[in-house]
Amino acid sequence: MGVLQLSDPNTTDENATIGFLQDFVEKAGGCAVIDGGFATQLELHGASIKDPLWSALCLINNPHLISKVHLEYLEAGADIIVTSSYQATLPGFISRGLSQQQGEKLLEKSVKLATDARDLFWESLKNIANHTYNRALVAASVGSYGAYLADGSEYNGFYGDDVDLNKLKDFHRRRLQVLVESGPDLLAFETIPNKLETQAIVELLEEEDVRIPSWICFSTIDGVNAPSGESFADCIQVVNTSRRVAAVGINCAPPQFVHSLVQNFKKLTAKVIVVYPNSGETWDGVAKRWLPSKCFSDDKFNVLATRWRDAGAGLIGGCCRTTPSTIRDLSKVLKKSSVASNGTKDMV
Ligand SMILES: C[S+](C)CC[C@H](N)C(=O)O
Ligand SMILES: N[C@@H](CCS)C(=O)O
Ligand SMILES: [Zn+2]
Repeated sequence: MGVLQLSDPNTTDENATIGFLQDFVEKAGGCAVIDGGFATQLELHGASIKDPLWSALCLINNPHLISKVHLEYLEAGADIIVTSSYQATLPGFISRGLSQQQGEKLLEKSVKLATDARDLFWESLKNIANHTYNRALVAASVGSYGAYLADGSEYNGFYGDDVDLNKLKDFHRRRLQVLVESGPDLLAFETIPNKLETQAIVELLEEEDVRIPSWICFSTIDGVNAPSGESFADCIQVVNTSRRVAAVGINCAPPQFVHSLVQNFKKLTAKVIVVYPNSGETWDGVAKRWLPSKCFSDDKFNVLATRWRDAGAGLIGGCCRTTPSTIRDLSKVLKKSSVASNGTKDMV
């Protein structure tokens, strides 16, 4: 087994910042595996998250469950784990009576729980000969403004007439600073539903001189456009202007939309394509529950995933209601075929 050597993600050279993720994907055999649904896995372990803070409530009440879920996904073969900060925001915590300082500590904690789990898992593999795991990266989750609103608007993109570019930048700024200072390898912007928020993120990464690579993932309801109705061509044009965004794609949309979106995104950008759809169930933002619809078995999910990889996706995982079992199978399928295609087993 060779030693994984990647470009330095904290470099001052923006090309190398993007190169770090590209190297990682390449050394994973052309496609790296992201973890699966985080909040929904916390729920499977008994966490009660029907709350405006959703999974971020566990940062206060059940941090041990967060570590447990990270470890489950690492054992399942995830090359990248995503932190529990999707709906962890300073205004969200403050509205629950916490101070700014306590809120910032919780954001730091979300990164530390993930990096500690990654380091613990990696250490535990030291004496295991010929294992095929890679040392995982930690991506700090930055949920959309709509996620914070907790009204399902990350799936419709309508933030109201009073929300402009500066308001969105102000909303994201301090959380972004705290997360970056906490030492993740990447930033994962998730379920972005419109062009305005994309613009806010791209400007903020520049203004804050963020030196770790980011991915930006959109949600979609019709499988064609962003939830706001704006075209992905328009949204990705904004992403393409950024030297700090290494990957762009889709998360938390149904699996059946993903193949044509990967094909479309490949035409729109040279960045890495990242996809991690949900199980195919639909979120009822008012009742705060998942409605059964076209739910995919792990087998079906994996058949589709090889098509996404073959269409050019470089990062593939699962979102809500996918589980460690989905990721275990995904990892086997994607890594098995990468052995066949490039002759190397892993990048450890
Ligand atoms: C990705 S959705 C299922 C997350 C939860 C939503 N923001 C809510 O709070 O209702
Ligand atoms: N990373 C988040 C995304 C929710 S859409 C989670 O898996 O809970
Ligand atoms: Zn999701």
